[in-house]
Amino acid sequence: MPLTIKRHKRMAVNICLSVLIGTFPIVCGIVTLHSLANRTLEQQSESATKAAIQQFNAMLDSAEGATSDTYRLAGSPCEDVQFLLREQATQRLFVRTVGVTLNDEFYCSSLFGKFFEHIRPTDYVNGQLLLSFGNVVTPDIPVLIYRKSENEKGALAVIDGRYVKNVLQHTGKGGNSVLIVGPRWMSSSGHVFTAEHKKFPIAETRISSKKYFFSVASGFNSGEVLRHIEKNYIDLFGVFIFLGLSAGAFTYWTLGRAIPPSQELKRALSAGEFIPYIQPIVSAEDESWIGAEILMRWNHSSDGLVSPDLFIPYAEHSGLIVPMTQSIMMQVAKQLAPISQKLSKGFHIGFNISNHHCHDIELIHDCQYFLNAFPKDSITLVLEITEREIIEPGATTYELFDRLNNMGVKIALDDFGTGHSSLDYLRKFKVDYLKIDKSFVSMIGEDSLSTHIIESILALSEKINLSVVAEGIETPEQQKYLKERKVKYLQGYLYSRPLPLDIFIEKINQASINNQAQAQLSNS
Ligand SMILES: Nc1nc2c(ncn2[C@@H]2O[C@H](COP(=O)(O)O[C@H]3[C@@H](O)[C@H](n4cnc5c(=O)[nH]c(N)nc54)O[C@@H]3COP(=O)(O)O)[C@@H](O)[C@H]2O)c(=O)[nH]1
Repeated sequence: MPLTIKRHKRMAVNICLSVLIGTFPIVCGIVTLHSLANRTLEQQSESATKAAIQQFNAMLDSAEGATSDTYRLAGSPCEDVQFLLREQATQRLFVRTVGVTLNDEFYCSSLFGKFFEHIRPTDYVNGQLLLSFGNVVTPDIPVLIYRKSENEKGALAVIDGRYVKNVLQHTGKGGNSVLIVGPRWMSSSGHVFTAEHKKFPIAETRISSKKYFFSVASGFNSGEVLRHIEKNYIDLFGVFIFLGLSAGAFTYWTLGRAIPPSQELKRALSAGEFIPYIQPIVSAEDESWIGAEILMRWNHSSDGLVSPDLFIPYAEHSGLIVPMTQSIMMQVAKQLAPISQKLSKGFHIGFNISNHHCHDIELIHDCQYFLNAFPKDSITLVLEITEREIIEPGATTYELFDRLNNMGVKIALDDFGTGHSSLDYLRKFKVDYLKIDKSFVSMIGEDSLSTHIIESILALSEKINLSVVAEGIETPEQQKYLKERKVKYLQGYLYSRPLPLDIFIEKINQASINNQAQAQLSNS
């Protein structure tokens, strides 16, 4: 339904909504893939840590075995135990050197035989494990030393750091793992550091061995989540993009589809968007407000105030004009009844009634409801029938107009002279007023044909004793012309534009206050 010029605004709203809805699956996709990638990396990091712990435990089991078998030999001369130490170093997996200590003096090694080095048990975590930067044999290659002692006797088993490095490299699964022994830690590059190991930024898992005094930490560097998504879920991401684009396009298409006019009118009716405006009709004598015409407006939720020319034809076509008019009549009754005593006696309130309504006996009840809302005889209800739609009168129509007449409801023939059926109407129904169409009034002084038509309407109305209302008066010249020809009732922008009901009521209240003040002044 072509409503107003606010199409650009609506299109912008449609685009924004479509983009918003289209973005939703993409954002959901990113969040889902992000948490999926995080979860996978966490699992990888956990399994890498567990695998490393298992392997380090196995290495230290081997070292533990070597020291258990040899520490009792401590105190015996080196020549006597050297062979046994070598046997252990050769047979035990991962163990490179085995040695014995007495009173913390390392005096015999499988590699050198007689040897001398002082041992500080406090260097060992819990007196058991030391991650060393290197030793005499390989000063550049870190070693992991296991120590076993009982009283003054002790044994040491040295594990080559290259085994440790290997484990860290192979269990890492694309991430990083480190071995932490007390205050030192070894990276997968095989270097030993003394500073505290910083947490991995992504998916860090840190587990301590239940058998020995070390822990392993694994995790990933920053950016790994995105790299993981790019590597593993790029197809899935494509699916989310596709869903987003489809949702956006579908939304745009759905919003852009024209809603059937009747559906839109029904929605507006139940939302109470049809509201009455009111245009005063003045007496030619003193220009006082002796009546008013009710004009419907659509207070559209997004388009603002819509002119009736844009929706009345659809409303008439769909038959919805009847409930719409009923709604307007109820609103006017509700708002004007409380101030009826401030209106001039018998104030005329005119409603435009369409063809549909003239075939519906319901109109009687609508008018009765309206009249009942006001004190008896305080107002005059006028139904304006337009020539735009031709009324084909049937039995119901005649009965309807008879009953309306008996109820005191007046009939005005609107847009008189513009259609072909005006005279026909005059013959068939009891008409009370003729309304000269504004198209003739606007031509006063400019077009001789229009003024001839006005003269003819006035002559006719005089003959058949009908009151005339001239509408569309905009200039003092038009007013003067009509007053000179004894037109009794005048309507047009010259007096007032159609007003919202509350403004009209405000003006009536103000006029009533002014009148009272005037009366008091003249009494005093
Ligand atoms: N069936 C129904 N029809 C209705 C209802 N409410 C309005 N209408 C019809 O819609 C047409 C347009 O109405 P609107 O835009 O409200 O225009 C009215 C006046 O605003 C306008 N007018 C009044 N004075 C002047 C003026 O000095 N100059 C000027 N250019 N226009 C003026 O005229 C319209 C009143 O026309 P009419 O009803 O013929 O007296 C219009 O055809 C309405 O009838 C409704 O509730 N039901």
